[in-house]
Amino acid sequence: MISLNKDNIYKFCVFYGTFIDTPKLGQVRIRTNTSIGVCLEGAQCGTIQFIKEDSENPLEDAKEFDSSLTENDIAVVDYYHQSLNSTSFFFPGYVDTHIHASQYPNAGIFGSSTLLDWLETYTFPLEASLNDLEVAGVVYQKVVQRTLRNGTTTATYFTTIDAEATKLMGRICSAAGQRALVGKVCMDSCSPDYYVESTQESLESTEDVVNYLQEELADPKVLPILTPRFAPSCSRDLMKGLATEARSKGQLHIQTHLSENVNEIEWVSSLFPECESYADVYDSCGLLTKKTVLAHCVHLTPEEARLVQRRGAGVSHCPISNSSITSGECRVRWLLDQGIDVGLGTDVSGGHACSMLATARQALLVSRHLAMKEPDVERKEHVKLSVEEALYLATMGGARALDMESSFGSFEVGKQFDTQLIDVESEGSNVDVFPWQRSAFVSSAKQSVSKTLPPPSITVQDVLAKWFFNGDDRNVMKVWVGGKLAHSL
Ligand SMILES: Nc1nc2[nH]cnc2c(=O)[nH]1
Ligand SMILES: [Zn+2]
Repeated sequence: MISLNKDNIYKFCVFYGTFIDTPKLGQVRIRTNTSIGVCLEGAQCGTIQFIKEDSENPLEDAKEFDSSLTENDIAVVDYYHQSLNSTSFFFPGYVDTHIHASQYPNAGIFGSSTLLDWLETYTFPLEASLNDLEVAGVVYQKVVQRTLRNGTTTATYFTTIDAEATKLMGRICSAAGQRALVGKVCMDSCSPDYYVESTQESLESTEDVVNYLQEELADPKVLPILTPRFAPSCSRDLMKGLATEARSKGQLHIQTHLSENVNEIEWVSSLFPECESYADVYDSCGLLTKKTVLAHCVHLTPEEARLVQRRGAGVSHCPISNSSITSGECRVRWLLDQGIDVGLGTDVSGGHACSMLATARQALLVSRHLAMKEPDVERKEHVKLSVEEALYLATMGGARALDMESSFGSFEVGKQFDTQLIDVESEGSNVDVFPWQRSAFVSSAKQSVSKTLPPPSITVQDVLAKWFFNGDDRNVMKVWVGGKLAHSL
């Protein structure tokens, strides 16, 4: 599939095959026999330079794009000829907008708890134990590998309150080649004695981690994100201090939880009686910005939704978590209709799966549950998310929620090549595609000569839907982040 020169060093790579992406909500774009050229050196390293549809010769496309390139400079990754006979395609890498790397050992362990007792019983003891760097290293390595093999090219991580373990997480993401926002958790209030910091410790260790990631690790793929855990864990001084830190560094990303569970919301209103709402607690501290991503937002009031929209903050919808710890059903269509950017989060280990495909499936199903409860017949249809929309949320929606849509989320010139190669019929695949169904996927040229096959009876969108509902990591053949291979089956 890959043509190699003798030293295996290239200036440029051309990827050739079928490219599918969801650049807009509800739109699926399918580009067959297409070549995408990616620069592999210098300031443009990892960036898509050209996209040529109806390409016949990807090598020639690259030479035409830059006549100074010789054949030895150019790698060709050719899945066009394979895709003629199978259902393989390039798809943008997933953007997981909310995952607690430190909680991965608890994935699946939540019993019948709900948020507040779940935190006390399962979560805080585990997170506290990751101040042992050896333990943290084992857990963080595993979660990065697991998310990569599930096709996640960008992940927005919570770690723990421990600064050194958080730096280690930054190094692990960098070495694995995953794009990541890495956040040291901040908590100075209402927390167990064994897992709490003073306001000053929290601010200082946050600054220490930010400086380390920006100046020492200095990997443009691994960024800091300021992480006040949620309002009950944070004093006003801490939240205000973090907002100041974010602004002083040219507006860093910020992540937190908002309006996940009804008992949590009541608790917040008793802790901050001077605020109009839970969202107002964050806003009054300066934490709601275009670079803020708010996990859950299940029970937002209309006023809170308007505030989130006005500030341009993004929402991370975490449907597996919301169902597992019975937090509620996030009204995603309602948020989208108001112009709020929504992405998806696995929220491990409130959510039990590292898989964004599984998370997208659950987002679709939760929307159907909301539809079943919707009395207005027209709105009933409207609140349902389609396969294409759920895939959008898992890719472009996440990029937009992070205010990073100019860098990734779809295939466009100027964006990073953050990509999965999906083979619906990989060895051991859980998706059974029958021969007449496969014929829907091959190019029209190939179809016209395949006289022995019955006429295609399903569309490419149908094949996508089969993969969406039945696929898993066995279909993720390869993952590239910024044009660099980060996972291969
Ligand atoms: N789902 C979830 N919600 C939270 N709210 C505060 N901390 C957490 C957490 O770790 N997970
Ligand atoms: Zn969370």
